[in-house]
Amino acid sequence: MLDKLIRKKGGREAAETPEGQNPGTREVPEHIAIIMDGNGRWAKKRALPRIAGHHEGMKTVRKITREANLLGVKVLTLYAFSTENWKRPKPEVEFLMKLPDEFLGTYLPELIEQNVRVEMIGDYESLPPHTKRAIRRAMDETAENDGLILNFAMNYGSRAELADAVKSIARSVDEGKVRPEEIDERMISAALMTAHLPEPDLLIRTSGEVRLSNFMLWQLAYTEFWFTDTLWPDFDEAALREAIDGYQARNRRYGGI
Ligand SMILES: Cc1cc(N2CCCCCC2)n2ncc(-c3ccc(F)cc3)c2n1
Repeated sequence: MLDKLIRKKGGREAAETPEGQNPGTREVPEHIAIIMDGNGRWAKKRALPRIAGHHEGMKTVRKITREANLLGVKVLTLYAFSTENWKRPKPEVEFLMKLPDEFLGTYLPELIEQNVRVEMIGDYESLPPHTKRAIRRAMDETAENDGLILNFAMNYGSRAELADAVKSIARSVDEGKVRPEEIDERMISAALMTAHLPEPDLLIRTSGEVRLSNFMLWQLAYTEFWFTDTLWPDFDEAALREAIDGYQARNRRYGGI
Protein backbone atom coordinates (compact mmCIF):
# COMPACT_ATOMS: atom_id res chain seq x y z
CA MET A 1 0.00 0.00 0.00
CA LEU A 2 1.50 3.27 -1.07
CA ASP A 3 0.86 5.67 1.76
CA LYS A 4 3.69 8.06 1.52
CA LEU A 5 4.21 11.51 2.85
CA ILE A 6 6.65 13.54 0.79
CA ARG A 7 7.67 16.84 2.31
CA LYS A 8 9.60 19.53 0.56
CA LYS A 9 12.85 20.31 2.40
CA GLY A 10 13.01 23.78 3.87
CA GLY A 11 9.25 23.98 3.99
CA ARG A 12 7.19 26.74 5.53
CA GLU A 13 7.86 25.45 9.04
CA ALA A 14 11.53 26.42 8.72
CA ALA A 15 10.63 30.01 8.02
CA GLU A 16 7.22 30.65 9.46
CA THR A 17 6.09 28.66 12.48
CA PRO A 18 2.83 30.44 13.27
CA GLU A 19 3.10 32.76 16.29
CA GLY A 20 2.85 30.85 19.55
CA GLN A 21 2.72 27.42 17.90
CA ASN A 22 5.36 24.93 18.97
CA PRO A 23 7.14 23.93 15.70
CA GLY A 24 7.25 20.38 17.00
CA THR A 25 3.48 19.95 17.06
CA ARG A 26 0.91 20.51 14.33
CA GLU A 27 -2.77 21.31 14.52
CA VAL A 28 -5.22 19.90 12.03
CA PRO A 29 -4.25 21.26 8.58
CA GLU A 30 -6.00 24.59 7.96
CA HIS A 31 -6.27 23.90 4.22
CA ILE A 32 -6.42 20.43 2.65
CA ALA A 33 -6.37 20.05 -1.16
CA ILE A 34 -7.38 16.75 -2.77
CA ILE A 35 -6.84 15.33 -6.27
CA MET A 36 -9.79 12.90 -6.31
CA ASP A 37 -8.38 10.18 -8.57
CA GLY A 38 -9.34 6.57 -9.22
CA ASN A 39 -13.06 6.83 -10.01
CA GLY A 40 -12.77 5.18 -13.45
CA ARG A 41 -10.57 2.40 -12.06
CA TRP A 42 -13.04 1.81 -9.24
CA ALA A 43 -15.79 1.26 -11.80
CA LYS A 44 -13.61 -0.91 -14.05
CA LYS A 45 -12.79 -3.24 -11.13
CA ARG A 46 -16.56 -3.81 -10.81
CA ALA A 47 -17.21 -4.11 -14.55
CA LEU A 48 -19.27 -0.89 -14.28
CA PRO A 49 -19.22 2.11 -16.65
CA ARG A 50 -16.83 4.93 -15.71
CA ILE A 51 -19.68 7.24 -14.85
CA ALA A 52 -20.63 4.84 -12.02
CA GLY A 53 -17.23 5.59 -10.49
CA HIS A 54 -17.78 9.33 -10.80
CA HIS A 55 -21.19 8.98 -9.17
CA GLU A 56 -19.73 6.97 -6.30
CA GLY A 57 -16.96 9.54 -6.00
CA MET A 58 -19.58 12.22 -5.48
CA LYS A 59 -20.78 10.38 -2.35
CA THR A 60 -17.20 10.44 -1.08
CA VAL A 61 -17.15 14.23 -1.54
CA ARG A 62 -20.10 14.44 0.87
CA LYS A 63 -18.45 12.09 3.39
CA ILE A 64 -15.05 13.78 3.37
CA THR A 65 -16.56 17.28 3.51
CA ARG A 66 -18.51 16.34 6.63
CA GLU A 67 -15.47 14.72 8.30
CA ALA A 68 -13.10 17.59 7.42
CA ASN A 69 -15.60 20.07 8.85
CA LEU A 70 -15.95 18.02 12.07
CA LEU A 71 -12.15 17.87 12.40
CA GLY A 72 -11.85 21.66 12.18
CA VAL A 73 -10.34 21.96 8.70
CA LYS A 74 -10.99 25.51 7.43
CA VAL A 75 -10.61 25.05 3.65
CA LEU A 76 -11.11 21.91 1.54
CA THR A 77 -10.16 22.33 -2.13
CA LEU A 78 -11.30 19.46 -4.39
CA TYR A 79 -10.00 19.04 -7.94
CA ALA A 80 -13.29 18.15 -9.62
CA PHE A 81 -12.62 18.95 -13.30
CA SER A 82 -9.39 20.03 -14.98
CA THR A 83 -9.03 22.02 -18.19
CA GLU A 84 -7.60 18.81 -19.70
CA ASN A 85 -10.78 16.83 -18.85
CA TRP A 86 -12.60 18.37 -21.85
CA LYS A 87 -10.65 15.87 -23.99
CA ARG A 88 -12.56 12.94 -22.46
CA PRO A 89 -15.36 11.25 -24.48
CA LYS A 90 -18.34 13.63 -24.93
CA PRO A 91 -20.85 11.45 -23.00
CA GLU A 92 -18.50 11.34 -20.00
CA VAL A 93 -17.96 15.12 -20.05
CA GLU A 94 -21.72 15.69 -20.31
CA PHE A 95 -22.26 13.41 -17.30
CA LEU A 96 -19.55 15.20 -15.30
CA MET A 97 -21.05 18.61 -16.11
CA LYS A 98 -24.32 17.44 -14.54
CA LEU A 99 -22.70 16.30 -11.29
CA PRO A 100 -22.57 19.75 -9.60
CA ASP A 101 -26.34 20.08 -10.03
CA GLU A 102 -26.92 16.54 -8.78
CA PHE A 103 -24.54 16.97 -5.83
CA LEU A 104 -26.00 20.31 -4.75
CA GLY A 105 -29.57 19.26 -5.45
CA THR A 106 -29.05 16.39 -3.03
CA TYR A 107 -26.65 17.78 -0.45
CA LEU A 108 -26.94 21.61 -0.42
CA PRO A 109 -29.41 21.62 2.52
CA GLU A 110 -26.93 19.49 4.47
CA LEU A 111 -24.03 21.79 3.58
CA ILE A 112 -26.03 24.81 4.74
CA GLU A 113 -26.86 23.00 7.98
CA GLN A 114 -23.13 22.40 8.50
CA ASN A 115 -22.38 26.11 7.92
CA VAL A 116 -20.27 25.21 4.86
CA ARG A 117 -19.50 27.88 2.26
CA VAL A 118 -19.27 26.69 -1.36
CA GLU A 119 -16.67 28.42 -3.55
CA MET A 120 -15.05 27.68 -6.91
CA ILE A 121 -11.74 28.29 -8.64
CA GLY A 122 -11.35 27.80 -12.39
CA ASP A 123 -12.84 29.16 -15.61
CA TYR A 124 -16.48 29.60 -14.55
CA GLU A 125 -17.72 31.37 -17.70
CA SER A 126 -16.76 28.49 -20.05
CA LEU A 127 -18.88 25.98 -18.12
CA PRO A 128 -22.28 24.93 -19.57
CA PRO A 129 -25.19 27.16 -18.42
CA HIS A 130 -26.83 24.45 -16.28
CA THR A 131 -23.53 23.78 -14.50
CA LYS A 132 -22.99 27.50 -13.86
CA ARG A 133 -26.54 27.89 -12.53
CA ALA A 134 -26.07 25.11 -9.98
CA ILE A 135 -22.72 26.40 -8.76
CA ARG A 136 -23.86 30.03 -8.68
CA ARG A 137 -26.95 29.07 -6.64
CA ALA A 138 -24.82 27.12 -4.13
CA MET A 139 -22.31 29.97 -3.79
CA ASP A 140 -25.12 32.51 -3.30
CA GLU A 141 -27.03 30.36 -0.81
CA THR A 142 -23.93 29.66 1.31
CA ALA A 143 -22.20 33.05 0.96
CA GLU A 144 -22.97 34.06 4.57
CA ASN A 145 -21.71 30.80 6.06
CA ASP A 146 -18.43 31.08 7.98
CA GLY A 147 -17.65 27.39 8.52
CA LEU A 148 -15.56 25.17 6.27
CA ILE A 149 -14.94 26.60 2.78
CA LEU A 150 -15.69 23.83 0.25
CA ASN A 151 -13.72 25.07 -2.74
CA PHE A 152 -14.29 23.20 -6.00
CA ALA A 153 -11.56 23.44 -8.64
CA MET A 154 -13.78 23.28 -11.70
CA ASN A 155 -12.48 23.73 -15.26
CA TYR A 156 -9.26 24.63 -13.47
CA GLY A 157 -5.68 24.58 -14.73
CA SER A 158 -2.79 26.03 -12.75
CA ARG A 159 -0.81 27.17 -15.79
CA ALA A 160 -3.86 29.00 -17.17
CA GLU A 161 -4.35 30.60 -13.74
CA LEU A 162 -0.72 31.76 -13.69
CA ALA A 163 -0.95 33.08 -17.27
CA ASP A 164 -4.04 35.12 -16.31
CA ALA A 165 -2.20 36.47 -13.27
CA VAL A 166 0.75 37.55 -15.44
CA LYS A 167 -1.62 39.26 -17.89
CA SER A 168 -3.37 41.10 -15.06
CA ILE A 169 -0.08 42.36 -13.63
CA ALA A 170 1.15 43.31 -17.12
CA ARG A 171 -2.01 45.40 -17.63
CA SER A 172 -1.33 47.17 -14.32
CA VAL A 173 2.19 47.96 -15.52
CA ASP A 174 0.78 49.23 -18.84
CA GLU A 175 -1.65 51.45 -16.94
CA GLY A 176 1.19 52.86 -14.84
CA LYS A 177 -0.29 51.44 -11.62
CA VAL A 178 2.68 49.08 -11.06
CA ARG A 179 6.39 49.43 -11.78
CA PRO A 180 8.12 46.21 -13.02
CA GLU A 181 10.58 46.29 -10.11
CA GLU A 182 7.62 46.16 -7.70
CA ILE A 183 6.48 42.75 -8.99
CA ASP A 184 7.20 40.12 -6.33
CA GLU A 185 5.85 36.77 -5.00
CA ARG A 186 3.16 38.50 -2.94
CA MET A 187 1.83 40.36 -5.99
CA ILE A 188 1.66 37.11 -7.99
CA SER A 189 -0.10 35.27 -5.14
CA ALA A 190 -2.56 38.18 -4.88
CA ALA A 191 -3.36 37.89 -8.60
CA LEU A 192 -4.31 34.19 -8.35
CA MET A 193 -7.86 32.85 -7.89
CA THR A 194 -6.78 31.62 -4.43
CA ALA A 195 -5.64 35.07 -3.22
CA HIS A 196 -8.21 35.03 -0.39
CA LEU A 197 -7.29 31.53 0.81
CA PRO A 198 -4.37 30.22 2.88
CA GLU A 199 -2.00 28.00 0.90
CA PRO A 200 -2.70 24.26 1.25
CA ASP A 201 -0.96 22.62 4.23
CA LEU A 202 -1.67 19.10 3.00
CA LEU A 203 -2.23 17.74 -0.51
CA ILE A 204 -3.82 14.31 -0.83
CA ARG A 205 -3.83 12.39 -4.11
CA THR A 206 -5.67 9.08 -4.33
CA SER A 207 -5.24 6.04 -6.62
CA GLY A 208 -1.46 5.80 -6.51
CA GLU A 209 -0.68 8.41 -9.14
CA VAL A 210 2.28 10.56 -8.04
CA ARG A 211 2.01 13.81 -9.99
CA LEU A 212 0.34 17.21 -9.68
CA SER A 213 -1.61 17.24 -12.98
CA ASN A 214 -1.50 21.03 -13.38
CA PHE A 215 -3.07 21.58 -9.94
CA MET A 216 -2.21 24.65 -7.77
CA LEU A 217 1.44 24.56 -8.90
CA TRP A 218 2.29 27.93 -7.24
CA GLN A 219 0.24 27.41 -4.11
CA LEU A 220 1.71 23.96 -3.29
CA ALA A 221 5.32 25.22 -2.94
CA TYR A 222 5.44 24.44 0.82
CA THR A 223 2.67 21.86 1.02
CA GLU A 224 3.12 18.35 2.41
CA PHE A 225 1.99 15.60 0.02
CA TRP A 226 0.17 12.41 0.96
CA PHE A 227 -0.11 9.83 -1.84
CA THR A 228 -2.31 6.79 -1.27
CA ASP A 229 -3.21 3.83 -3.48
CA THR A 230 -6.78 4.03 -2.19
CA LEU A 231 -9.21 4.87 -4.99
CA TRP A 232 -11.30 7.99 -4.35
CA PRO A 233 -14.64 6.16 -4.05
CA ASP A 234 -13.03 4.01 -1.32
CA PHE A 235 -11.43 6.98 0.48
CA ASP A 236 -13.39 7.24 3.74
CA GLU A 237 -13.24 9.13 7.05
CA ALA A 238 -10.55 6.78 8.41
CA ALA A 239 -8.40 7.37 5.32
CA LEU A 240 -8.69 11.14 5.77
CA ARG A 241 -7.75 10.85 9.45
CA GLU A 242 -4.78 8.65 8.49
CA ALA A 243 -3.51 11.32 6.08
CA ILE A 244 -3.92 14.01 8.74
CA ASP A 245 -2.18 11.81 11.33
CA GLY A 246 0.69 11.37 8.86
CA TYR A 247 0.86 15.13 8.41
CA GLN A 248 0.90 15.73 12.19
CA ALA A 249 3.38 12.92 12.96
CA ARG A 250 5.72 14.26 10.27
CA ASN A 251 5.88 17.59 11.97
CA ARG A 252 6.34 16.16 15.46
CA ARG A 253 9.51 14.38 14.21
CA TYR A 254 10.64 17.48 12.32
CA GLY A 255 10.01 19.64 15.36
CA GLY A 256 12.28 17.32 17.36
CA ILE A 257 15.39 18.34 15.40
C1 LIG B 1 -17.26 17.88 -12.45
C2 LIG B 1 -17.50 17.26 -11.11
C3 LIG B 1 -17.15 15.92 -10.88
C4 LIG B 1 -17.39 15.37 -9.65
N1 LIG B 1 -17.00 14.06 -9.42
C5 LIG B 1 -17.19 13.35 -8.16
C6 LIG B 1 -15.95 13.39 -7.32
C7 LIG B 1 -14.81 12.63 -7.96
C8 LIG B 1 -14.19 13.40 -9.07
C9 LIG B 1 -14.84 13.40 -10.38
C10 LIG B 1 -16.31 13.29 -10.44
N2 LIG B 1 -17.96 16.16 -8.69
N3 LIG B 1 -18.29 15.88 -7.40
C11 LIG B 1 -18.81 17.00 -6.87
C12 LIG B 1 -18.80 18.02 -7.80
C13 LIG B 1 -19.22 19.41 -7.61
C14 LIG B 1 -18.60 20.43 -8.32
C15 LIG B 1 -18.96 21.74 -8.09
C16 LIG B 1 -19.94 22.02 -7.16
F1 LIG B 1 -20.29 23.31 -6.92
C17 LIG B 1 -20.57 21.02 -6.46
C18 LIG B 1 -20.20 19.71 -6.67
C19 LIG B 1 -18.27 17.47 -8.96
N4 LIG B 1 -18.06 18.03 -10.15
